[in-house]
This record gives sequence, structure tokens and C-alpha cells, in this order.
Amino acid sequence: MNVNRQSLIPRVALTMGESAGIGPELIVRVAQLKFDAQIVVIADKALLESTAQALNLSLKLINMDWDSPVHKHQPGHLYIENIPCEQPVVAGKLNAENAKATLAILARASELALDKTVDAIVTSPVHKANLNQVDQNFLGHTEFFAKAANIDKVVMMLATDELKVTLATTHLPLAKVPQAITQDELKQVIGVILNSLENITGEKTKVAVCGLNPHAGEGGLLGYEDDEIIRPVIEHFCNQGQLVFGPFPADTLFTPEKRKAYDVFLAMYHDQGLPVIKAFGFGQCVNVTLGLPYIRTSVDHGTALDIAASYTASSDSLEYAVNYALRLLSGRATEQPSTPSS
Ligand SMILES: NC(=O)C1=CN([C@@H]2O[C@H](COP(=O)(O)OP(=O)(O)OC[C@H]3O[C@@H](n4cnc5c(N)ncnc54)[C@H](O)[C@@H]3O)[C@@H](O)[C@H]2O)C=CC1
Ligand SMILES: NCC(=O)COP(=O)(O)O
Repeated sequence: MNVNRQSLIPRVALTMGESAGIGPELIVRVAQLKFDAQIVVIADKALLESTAQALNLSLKLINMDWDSPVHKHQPGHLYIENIPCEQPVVAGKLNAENAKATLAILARASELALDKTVDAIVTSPVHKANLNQVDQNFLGHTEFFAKAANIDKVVMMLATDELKVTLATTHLPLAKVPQAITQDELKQVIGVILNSLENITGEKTKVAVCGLNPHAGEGGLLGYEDDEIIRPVIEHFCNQGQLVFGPFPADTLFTPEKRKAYDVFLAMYHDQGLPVIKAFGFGQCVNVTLGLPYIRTSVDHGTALDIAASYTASSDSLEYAVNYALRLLSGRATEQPSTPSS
């Protein structure tokens, strides 16, 4: 394994995601674009070949030799590490037998990133329930990569060029959210956000924190967590000179003026924050895991099983996710994107 690789061209591992979902299609589409990086896909080779045929797109797959020099991506070509599915793949139809290959792909990507053979991981969507049939601890990439890296706390952030939304809790039933929001947890989450974003931008980050309850609890009438749990944590960071504000009623926190006033928003749960950013930026939006020892980005959508067999998916978000990873690697994540790479 080439651990001391030194190259100006970054190497990105791109994972296939759920084999029956739109991941293989997105990869074939994105392979047609230009990137200033070597893209190495970890995927079922035969599936990518049949998907390229179905899309009538040209794709030359080159078996990856990790000890070879880094080669810049050429449209229509992809380096591949082949991890085949056990059973034939039917687009749109989940098969738990094939979840083993999907999990093996994620484990391999994690290994390559942890030993610095690749500079970043970009993931195509997985189907959490299908993977959970094989690994009962599987909840999402975010939790999987954190565990593999032995990191206690990572934070999910979705970002467009204008808005960044982070989550205090991720893949958790709504009924379990209130008990998961403890002062210790929130301190860890906000700590990861402040450290990670300061590393990216070189500046202090202004964080706006959502309340948990309607009207941020309305002084206790509509819930106690806002005043008794969230507010003391915010005060703790303010006392350290950090720019952390709230808790604010979430329903009016994403107005145009407020979006300009803060660098990042912290939502208490998945569906408090993500519908807002997806309504603004679906397709031009990336999922970034803050707090990992490497860069990991992903698409802003799921496996879209309903359209997988029709080969009509948009690869915009995967393209955005690859470019966002490259911007993070070059320290340019806060700039507007350059001209589209297609
Ligand atoms: N990064 C990841 O691995 C993610 C995985 N998921 C997983 O995906 C599975 C399905 O989740 P859903 O909530 O149904 O969301 P979904 O994003 O798969 O689908 C929601 C709707 O958006 C459409 N859609 C999604 N991506 C599209 C694209 N690229 N082009 C055109 N239309 C697109 C779908 O056809 C569907 O109508 C679940 O297992 C979920 O956990 C969901 C989000 C992210
Ligand atoms: N809604 C975001 C999502 O489900 C993606 O999660 P992850 O697989 O990136 O952890």
C-alpha cells in the first residue's frame, strides 16, 4: 500500500452505494466529466459495465494498482477496485445478499482513507434498512465511518454554496430525539462544528442553534429542553469567547436575513434542518461528515429505488459532492465553485 504517496493530484475513492439504487448510474454519468483528481471507484465492475450500456455511455474501467502513480481523471474512464455483488442485481429491487458487497465497499474505502492511500471518500447513496439486515449496527455512512475511525463524535453537515446546516442528532426515531439531546452531547457536537469549520475557513464560525420545541419552548410552556439543556451549553461556549447564538425558534431561523447573519445552523434533528436546505439546494448540495480524520462527502439524496430502473436520475449532487471534496482538499471550500466541470 502506497502510504507515503506525494502528488499534487488528489486521489478520491468513490463508492458504489446500493447496487439496486441509482448509485451505479450516477457513477457512470459522473465518469463522463472532468475532474482535477484521480477518481477510483470501488464497485461491482460488471454492474458498472451493464449500466453504461443501458445508458449508452462509454466507460473504460481500468483495474486499480494502488502502487502506480496518480493519474488525472479522463472523461469516460475510471479506475476501479472490483468488489462484486453475490447475486444478480435488479435495478429498483433490494436484495440483502448484495448488501454484503456494499458494506465491504464501505469498509475498503474507510481503510484506504485511514491509511492515506486516498485523500477523500465520496459516497453514493446506500439503503440503510438493506444494510441493516447484514450489519445490525448500520445506521448510515456517518456512523459507520466514525466507528471505523474510532472517533466518538462526528457531525453531519449539509452544505450548499449559501447555507450550511448541521445536525445534533442524525438517524434516530423522532421519539428518541429529546433524550438524546444532553448537555454533554451538545457540547461535543458544537465543539466538532467550531473546530472543523475554523480549520476549513481559517476564521471563527458564527453558529445559530435551533431550539428543540416550537418557539424554542416559549419559556417552558412548550417544553423545558430549550432553556434547561440547550441554553446553558450556548452560554458555556459564549463564555469561552465563541460565536454561538440561540436557542432560536427554528421556524423563523432560515429567513434570508438570518441566513446571511450566520455561518452555520445547528438543527436538533434530521427533519428540522434537512428539508430547509434541500428545498433551497437539492442537487447543488453536499453531505459532509465533520470530525473524521479525512474528507468524506456524499450526495444530498437517497437510493431513489423508484426511478433506478428508468435510468433518469440526476447526477448533479454526486458531481457537486466530488467537486466539494476537491475544494475542501485544496482549502477552497468557502469559495464559490469555479465553472462547471462538464
Ligand atoms: N447518502 C446516503 O447514503 C443517503 C441514503 N438515503 C437512503 O435512501 C433510501 C431512500 O430514501 P428516500 O427517503 O426515499 O429518499 P430518496 O432521496 O432516495 O428519494 C426521494 C425522492 O427523490 C427522488 N430522487 C432522489 N435522488 C434523485 C436523483 N439523483 N435524481 C432524480 N430524482 C431523485 C426519488 O426518485 C424520490 O422520488 C433510504 O434507505 C435512505 O436511508 C437517504 C439519503 C442519503
Ligand atoms: N439524510 C442524510 C442521510 O441519510 C445520509 O446519511 P449518511 O449515510 O451520509 O450517514
